[in-house]
Amino acid sequence: MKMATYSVLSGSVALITLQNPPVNALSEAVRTGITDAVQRTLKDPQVTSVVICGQNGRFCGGADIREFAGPMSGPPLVPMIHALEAMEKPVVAAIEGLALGGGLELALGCHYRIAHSQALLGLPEVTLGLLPAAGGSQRLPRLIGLPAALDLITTGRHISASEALKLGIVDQVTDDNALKMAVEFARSVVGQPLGPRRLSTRPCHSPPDVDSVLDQALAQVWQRGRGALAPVACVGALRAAATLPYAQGMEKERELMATLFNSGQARALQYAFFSQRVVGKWQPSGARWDNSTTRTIRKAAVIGLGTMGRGIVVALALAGVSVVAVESQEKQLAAARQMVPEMLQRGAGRRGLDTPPGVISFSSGLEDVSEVELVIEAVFEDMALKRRIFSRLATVCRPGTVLCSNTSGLDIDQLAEATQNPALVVGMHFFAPAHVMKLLEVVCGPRSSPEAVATAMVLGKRMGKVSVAVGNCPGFVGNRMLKPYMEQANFLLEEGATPQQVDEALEGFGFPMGVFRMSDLSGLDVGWRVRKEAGLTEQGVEPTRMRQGQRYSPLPDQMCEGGRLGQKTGRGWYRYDGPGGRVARSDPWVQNFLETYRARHGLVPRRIATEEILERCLYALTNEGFNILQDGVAAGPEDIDVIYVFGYGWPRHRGGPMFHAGQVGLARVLEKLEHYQHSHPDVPHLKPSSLLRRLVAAGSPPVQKWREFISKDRVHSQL
Ligand SMILES: CC/C=C\C/C=C/C(=O)SCCNC(=O)CCNC(=O)[C@H](O)C(C)(C)COP(=O)(O)OP(=O)(O)OC[C@H]1O[C@@H](n2cnc3c(N)ncnc32)[C@H](O)[C@@H]1OP(=O)(O)O
Repeated sequence: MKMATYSVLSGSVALITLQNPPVNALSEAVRTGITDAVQRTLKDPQVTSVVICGQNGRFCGGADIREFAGPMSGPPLVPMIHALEAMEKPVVAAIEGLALGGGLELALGCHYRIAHSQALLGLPEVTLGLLPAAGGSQRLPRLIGLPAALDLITTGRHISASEALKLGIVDQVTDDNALKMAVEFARSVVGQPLGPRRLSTRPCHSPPDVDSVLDQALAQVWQRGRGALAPVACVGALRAAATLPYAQGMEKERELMATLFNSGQARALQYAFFSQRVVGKWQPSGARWDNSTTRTIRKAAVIGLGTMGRGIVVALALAGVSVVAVESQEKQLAAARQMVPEMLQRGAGRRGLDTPPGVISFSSGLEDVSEVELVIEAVFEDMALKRRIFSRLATVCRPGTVLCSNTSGLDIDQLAEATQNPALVVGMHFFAPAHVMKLLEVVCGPRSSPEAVATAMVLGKRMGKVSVAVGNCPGFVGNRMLKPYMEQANFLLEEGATPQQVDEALEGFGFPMGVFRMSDLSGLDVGWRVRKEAGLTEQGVEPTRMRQGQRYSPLPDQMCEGGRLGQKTGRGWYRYDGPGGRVARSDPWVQNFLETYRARHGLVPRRIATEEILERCLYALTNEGFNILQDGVAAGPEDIDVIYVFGYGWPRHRGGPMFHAGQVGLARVLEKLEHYQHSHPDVPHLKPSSLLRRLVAAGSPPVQKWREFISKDRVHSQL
């Protein structure tokens, strides 16, 4: 039952308990319960103080985000919190577990706050495209000062109880029972003046250079936010707190919230929040998050200690897994021996740990992995080499060892064939740097067992990753969609665009880096190797700009042939100060190279508008997403969107490519794809996906309904 209960302890302390599992969100019923309880408290002369707590050791996770999708009903938060603050009996918040968003705002309306040492506090509204609009943007700076409030509100970060104590957000922290302590505390403060405890009546202590502090904060959120509106509005609300009386500040808070609340960005960010939870409930090919048995992994091995392998070793060790790190090349092994402990120490430091929890041993031979429970192979993208390793592992490892490959796109089933027990083989596709990036694609081969999939998913979560289960196909989800996106970018160069122009369009959309800057960073040879393996770089068989009857751009291959591999060689689509340089400058050589190329192929350059760059790159990518959904390689649009937000820099405030298509309008995306396909009939990726056509024909249902549509569609097509 969702509500807030009222009881009286020992005749004098009123206890209001929020009850809305799992996080006691402030739903309509809970707000109604609190409002009623406040009235009862006011009326009961025996009650001399009040304690507010949450059921099951969790104070409150904030406003009920699910209610944001519908019309607002029930008692609003602002007057409810005001009524608590205005009470003439001391009100104490007993903060156990978490006090986030509206939950912390509720606590700030209380006169005192007692927290358990393990509690997390924060105002994460900005991450949902909102601001703390239940008075939080006005009360917090009055409590802890403007600079600290700017930090907490514009980042939305969660802080520990001890940090909250240092900042002055909570009055006491305990390792014992916070509720019991809050009740004792409430009794002890009866009769003390409450005026100074009402944050709304306090002045906001701002630094003397308040304008420059606010302007600096604004510049920072612009730079960090890549077009996100909420952080800017948060600074606006804090400017109001610092410069206006409380009542006017509240009015500004309300106005800013109204603008944000109905923005596409808030909808996108709330969709992103729920998408992350949806993908946590994966259920591909018989495996299910809630009923698959998993193996607890205590000891694992990583084979291959290049950049990816080293990152994976560190991620495992930080998750408390002991690792055997194997590398056959002496030089690479020596480099890993030196680099891994340093990376580990830094990672442990970031997590506030003195020593990393997992133990690492290095080896040059596969025989040392015989005792591990799981292996992650992270060698070169070379199928023959990987198959040799898998076949060897199958004989070296004890029966039942889960065998994973960190391939970014090769066929998991072919690897599984090289072992005696294909059911134990899954893909674990990490993103570079593997100990930092949050995304993990867990690739389920047609023969992977539910247990092996579940083990990889749970291990990913333990490593702090957002694990997304995907099907087995070339490139899986992320890289399969990246191909048409990059292809369009290359075609645009052929037609007259410059790398800077394409990158600026994509960065203006919100990507941290455009496609060419990104390519320079990761190395042009990565894709070159894949194209070579696929036989695409061979010349002479077909016209230079055609492969297998389809348009092909050899531009990136020619760059690689000329030794321009990106940042590592100091030259790529841009030039850098030297090998390893990071500052990209436009390079006249590239301009000249493109002009010569166009002249050689009789291509007349034209001015290409930003709109066309974005539409061709983004809709080609999204179109492939529809094909992926149709093929069942991703379970739903949420999976694709989570992959793009966490692994490919898609701006979170735009939800993800599939959500974005829904916001643009599926009919418009279809129309644009048809238009571009008409002008480029030899580009297969511009041919609209038949799923997109069917969705449009069905009236373009909202993205949340696509899963259901696809499964009905699938049943229908099987009849
Ligand atoms: C006029 C005034 C208006 C507004 C002011 C106030 C605005 C707000 O308060 S906005 C909300 C601010 N709060 C948050 O952003 C917290 C969001 N939640 C989380 O970060 C996490 O869920 C958690 C840290 C609270 C708990 O994490 P964890 O233990 O890992 O659990 P899950 O994330 O899997 O969540 C479990 C379950 O709860 C649902 N849920 C969580 N928070 C909310 C919420 N605030 N409202 C509604 N539902 C929430 C979450 O979706 C999961 O549901 P399912 O099990 O169905 O997937």
